[in-house]
Amino acid sequence: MPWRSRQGRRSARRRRGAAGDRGVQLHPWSAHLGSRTRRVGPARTTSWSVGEGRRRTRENASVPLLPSIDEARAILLAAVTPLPTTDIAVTDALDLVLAEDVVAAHDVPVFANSAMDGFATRAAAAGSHLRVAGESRAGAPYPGTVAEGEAVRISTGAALPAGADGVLQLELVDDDGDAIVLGEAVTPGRNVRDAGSDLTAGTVVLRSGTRVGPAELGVAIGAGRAAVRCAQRPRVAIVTTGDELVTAGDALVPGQIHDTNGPTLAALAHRCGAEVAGVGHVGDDLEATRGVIAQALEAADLVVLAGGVSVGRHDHVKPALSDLGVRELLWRVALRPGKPTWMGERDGTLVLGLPGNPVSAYVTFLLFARPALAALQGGDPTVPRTTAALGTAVPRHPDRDECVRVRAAADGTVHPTGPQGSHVLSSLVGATALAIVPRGEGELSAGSEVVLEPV
Ligand SMILES: Nc1nc2c(c(=O)[nH]1)N[C@H]1C(S)=C(S)[C@@H](COP(=O)(O)OP(=O)(O)OC[C@H]3O[C@@H](n4cnc5c(N)ncnc54)[C@H](O)[C@@H]3O)O[C@H]1N2
Ligand code: MOO
Repeated sequence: MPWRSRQGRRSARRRRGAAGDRGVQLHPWSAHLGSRTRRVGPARTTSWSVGEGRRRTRENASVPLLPSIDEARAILLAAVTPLPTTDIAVTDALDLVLAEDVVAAHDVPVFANSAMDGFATRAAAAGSHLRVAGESRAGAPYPGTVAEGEAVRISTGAALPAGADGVLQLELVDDDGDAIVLGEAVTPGRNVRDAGSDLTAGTVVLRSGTRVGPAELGVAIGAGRAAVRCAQRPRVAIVTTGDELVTAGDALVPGQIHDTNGPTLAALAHRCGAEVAGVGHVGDDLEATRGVIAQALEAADLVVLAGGVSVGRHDHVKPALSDLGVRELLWRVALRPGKPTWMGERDGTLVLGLPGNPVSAYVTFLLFARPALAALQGGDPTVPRTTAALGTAVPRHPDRDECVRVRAAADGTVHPTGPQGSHVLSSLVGATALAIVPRGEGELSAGSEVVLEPV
């Protein structure tokens, strides 16, 4: 496996202290089970309340209440140790989170300049005849002072010459080369971009905690920066599991499918500002699974495993993690798709065992890996959620909150994109959000307000 070790980064993290040093409690989900376990009555089909929802069982068994999406997320986030910060070239900082305020070193624009190609003059009435005294070009300012009765040819972005009050654009000027006639009045400030009208020297232009997007990158450079202090880029190792998986483009023999989770999860990790340390695959074999996870743990700050976390005979991920000393934070969430999600931690490295169904893996990455990656970078893990009215009635799951792939219509209502099976990846295409449909009986009627998780 071509994964580089992140030994240096790990020791840097250890110097800063592990989760325990920050007084953070790791929460093995099993610790919650005592108080959250209900004994189900003797009848073969029994319904009982779980928070707002209901759960049915045909078993006379003790059934644990599973954590909700938000509870599971909180348990994971409590285990996050933010990565060390470092100075990074602004041009390499895309999608990283600032660990300092960026203060403008100077005004932007640095000098008053023209918003138009035209002529710079002192304030003058329409019809004024002016002598063209010279030119101010972008990068080559006019060296003199504009006197009464004079104009200076000027380019967009060129410095407003001393003595000039404003600019009249070419289209409004009668120009014979050496002299001009103004078609309209030049009033003070006309077509002038003042110094400091974008950024003012000495003011904070980007706050610590801001994610660097293309605009922030440009603003930091404009403010005079070549480097900014950010948390290190988190490294994510992705491992897909399953004998049935083959690489994109390979011919399929009966029983095989293409590995869509590996590349899809890698793309999601990139979008979260992570460096993908590697995308690996392992068959349904305990020893091999242990081996590849051991390498992934050395290479990454977050290990994302996909598949093999359910209860089948060939699901080796949980035993392998246990053998490797990865501490379980929780297994299973009251969520559809994504119920068998597993979370753990070892020496500050987070591990997510995502269910193998492609939509389950995608949805649980968004719900859990995305905020964890933000928190690793010292950023706000809160994903801005909005609400919308359902445009169509949606069936509810009795005991799991469901993330329904929806598309927003022009009137703002949201509609399921198509079939919602956890294998139907095509229903994510064109989805504008995940609508969180709370568990319950029957269906959630059209017009009901739902919370939207961005995709
Ligand atoms: N008896 C039970 N069976 C299952 C339960 C359960 O509670 N009891 N839960 C179901 C749910 S819900 C889910 S979700 C899946 C999760 O199972 P695993 O995480 O163990 O995933 P696999 O069995 O390995 O795969 C499930 C499904 O996804 C396909 N897959 C796996 N990896 C990939 C990949 N990289 N690219 C594309 N497709 C992939 C795989 O072929 C299976 O079809 O368990 C249910 N079963
Ligand atoms: O939870 Mo599974 O992800 O419903 O298909």
